[in-house]
Amino acid sequence: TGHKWGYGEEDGPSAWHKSYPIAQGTRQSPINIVPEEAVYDSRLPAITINYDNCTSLNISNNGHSVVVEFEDMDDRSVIQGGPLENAYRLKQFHFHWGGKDCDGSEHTVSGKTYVSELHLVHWNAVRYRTFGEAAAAPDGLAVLGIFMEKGDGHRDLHTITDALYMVKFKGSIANFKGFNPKCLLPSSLKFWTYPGSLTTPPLHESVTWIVLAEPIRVSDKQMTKFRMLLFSAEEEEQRKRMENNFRPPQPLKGRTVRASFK
Ligand SMILES: Clc1ccc(Cc2nnn[n-]2)cc1
Ligand SMILES: [Zn+2]
Repeated sequence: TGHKWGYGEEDGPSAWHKSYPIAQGTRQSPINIVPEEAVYDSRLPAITINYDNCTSLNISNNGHSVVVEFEDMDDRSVIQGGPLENAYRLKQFHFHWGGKDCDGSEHTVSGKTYVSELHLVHWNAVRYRTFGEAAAAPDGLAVLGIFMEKGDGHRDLHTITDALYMVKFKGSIANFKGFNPKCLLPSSLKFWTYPGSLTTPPLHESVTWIVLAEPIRVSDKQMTKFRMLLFSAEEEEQRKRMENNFRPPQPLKGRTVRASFK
């Protein structure tokens, strides 16, 4: 059972290295993406996302984010192509956001932050038997990052923000079947890709990041609902709003960011 960590003064990103020394590793995430410095790679195939018979199971508050989990016993929902050599199976998606609109995303683009960032976490079920095994392997995970910017409400995000009241407290979980995250994708699948890590402890350097260049829009009202979630459990007397659950950009340490577009 991992050491307690969070996003506060004492237990936040600047303290994580004490329990998780890999925090100062050579392929940590997130990063600041500088489009002009990204290397356009014309040989990068397009990303293919097959979420058709997608099977969401539940929505839960794990004390760090709100997570929608999927049944991943077969290759029903997979991502492949782009930098990936195998098909990677969708395990869960979750979000990172700010307390105000001035920040919230984990990756930044030339220093620009977005109000939130959606992460769809996939694992290499071709090479590894379990998610846990994959999460500790250098080519074990692929996370699709989608920026969320302020705008008019996103129709399908509605389904999620309308369910958030069910998982207000840390440790709460609710039925959330039949949600297909295909509806959350932007129209363009242009992407940047680079070798990185989980952005929370255990910070394993096991993630091939695929960050989409086109953001989706989220409304003020929808962001307000994310910010009504709590880091704290129902029985805790100190109620802490769940916000600013993002890690700031980490050093590139010589890595190359590739772009699928000019
Ligand atoms: Cl299983 C797991 C562990 C950590 C995170 C946090 C994260 N890592 N990269 N993006 N988010 C998500 C899923
Ligand atoms: Zn994440």
